[in-house]
Amino acid sequence: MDLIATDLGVARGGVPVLEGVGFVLRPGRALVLRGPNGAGKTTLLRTVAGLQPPLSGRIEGAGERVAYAAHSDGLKAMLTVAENLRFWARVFGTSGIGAALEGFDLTGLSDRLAGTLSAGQKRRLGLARMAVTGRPVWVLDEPTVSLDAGSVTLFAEAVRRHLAAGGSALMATHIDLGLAEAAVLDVAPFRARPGVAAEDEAFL
Ligand SMILES: Nc1ncnc2c1ncn2[C@@H]1O[C@H](COP(=O)(O)OP(=O)(O)OP(=O)(O)O)[C@@H](O)[C@H]1O
Repeated sequence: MDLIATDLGVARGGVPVLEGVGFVLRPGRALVLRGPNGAGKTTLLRTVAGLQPPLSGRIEGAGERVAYAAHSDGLKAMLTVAENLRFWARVFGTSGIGAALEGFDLTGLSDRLAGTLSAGQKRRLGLARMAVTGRPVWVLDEPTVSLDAGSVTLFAEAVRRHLAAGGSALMATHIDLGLAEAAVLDVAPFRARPGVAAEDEAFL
């Protein structure tokens, strides 16, 4: 099933940020949002993830199919790495955390309290959570923040495995993940372009 955004408008704090956004994300494909700070990438991702309603337009193929990872990792500090993953597996009705631990190089840290992890290790755990959700559409906001080069490679490999298994990924990132198969959507706030009528804008 495709994830389809049609003529989408999104707002933050009651202020319109983007409009006329359209894309089709097919199974097995990744789409990277690019754009300057404040362009509206996070707002667009939050809308696709269902955390806020669109101002206008339509999103199809999202809802329960989406697993969302934002800036804050949302980890439980007083649970171990393995307990965190088991918790999320239960929430999403899946089982088996071994592949997620291994895929993000967390096996050696599985008994550590999440609250004692370094920033990059926490980020790896937050991303490993995506792998236990069993959901086909990963929506990721700046997934590589705090990650070292080796961890960025692990992450790119995890995304590649997810795509190969028929999943898809929509993500905002400022760095090149080396995912040749990813398409890029340039995001520009319409307010930043005075003189151009909003209805003439195309964001694809
Ligand atoms: N809670 C908020 N209340 C009001 N305005 C907000 C809020 N959060 C963000 N904004 C504004 O909404 C606009 C879009 O922000 P958004 O976070 O979507 O941009 P972004 O493209 O993800 O930026 P970055 O690359 O810096 O993460 C910006 O002008 C920002 O200042």
